[in-house]
Amino acid sequence: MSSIKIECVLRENCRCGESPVWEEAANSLLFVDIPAKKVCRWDSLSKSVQHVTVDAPISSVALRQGRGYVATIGTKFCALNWEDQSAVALATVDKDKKNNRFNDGKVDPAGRYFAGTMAEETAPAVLERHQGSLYSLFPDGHVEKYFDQVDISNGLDWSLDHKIFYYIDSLSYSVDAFDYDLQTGKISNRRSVYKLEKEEQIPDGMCIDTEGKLWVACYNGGRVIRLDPETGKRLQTVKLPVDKTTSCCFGGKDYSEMYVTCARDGMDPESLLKQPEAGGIFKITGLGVKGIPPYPYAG
Ligand SMILES: O=C(O)[C@H](O)[C@@H](O)[C@H](O)[C@H](O)CO
Ligand SMILES: [Zn+2]
Repeated sequence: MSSIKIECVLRENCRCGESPVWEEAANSLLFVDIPAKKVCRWDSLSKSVQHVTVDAPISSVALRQGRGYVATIGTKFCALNWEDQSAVALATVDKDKKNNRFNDGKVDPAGRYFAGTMAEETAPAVLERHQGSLYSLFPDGHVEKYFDQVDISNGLDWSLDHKIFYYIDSLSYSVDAFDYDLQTGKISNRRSVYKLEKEEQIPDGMCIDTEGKLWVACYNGGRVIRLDPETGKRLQTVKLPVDKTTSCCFGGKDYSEMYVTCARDGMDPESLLKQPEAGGIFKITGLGVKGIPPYPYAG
């Protein structure tokens, strides 16, 4: 057994940290603080952090082939230029839903940027239901819509053979799978591969490891869990010293470290005293399993 170590590497006090993405070329971790309208880049070597502030909630960030980044800001897919701190809209969704915003997003193995929407929350997990949809931005700049009726569009990733798309609508308390056609970007045959147990609370962000197992951050559950999507069994639970764990990704040397984001919003003063690292960035080492590099948006 490897020995697991959990460390808060950055006390960022994020209101809602999300969308951790490892940028290998810069030895850095990208992540967002959604309500703070902020995207951050933490340099793992110098331990310094840079921020870019945008004009609406920023819910995910991803690498872009060639230059810069892409991000979901408000209801827009945007190109993000770090140097001049500009965000340029590439496409807008949910134009008829003024209270909606994007939530989690990730790029597929063919370079399409997938992201879903949700109604804005009045408190964590309190919102008008069934308002969200799942979309993707293709490399040619057009947007496709997959389905609607989503509560809180969250974790997403693809199987190692690219034939399955995994997806979480948080308030379904389920991790779902679809057949995936990488050529066309089409999904079909939705089914559940894991139902969360009560103490695991709300499934949020997700990533896959090199063994094809899924890691899911459990909001209010203070943990990440490792699931076998083939058997539907939970293989491992790793608890963190904060309750509102929101998302996870692999990074660091050979993608052998796991980075976990979390939130402060919705915590009372007493819990904040008990969990002073809430809103920080956590690094987990010694898991004995690795992840895969993130795919860049190909447009
Ligand atoms: O980060 C997200 O995915 C949402 O934007 C958050 O608000 C919380 O995670 C959600 O409330 C818990 O389900
Ligand atoms: Zn999330």
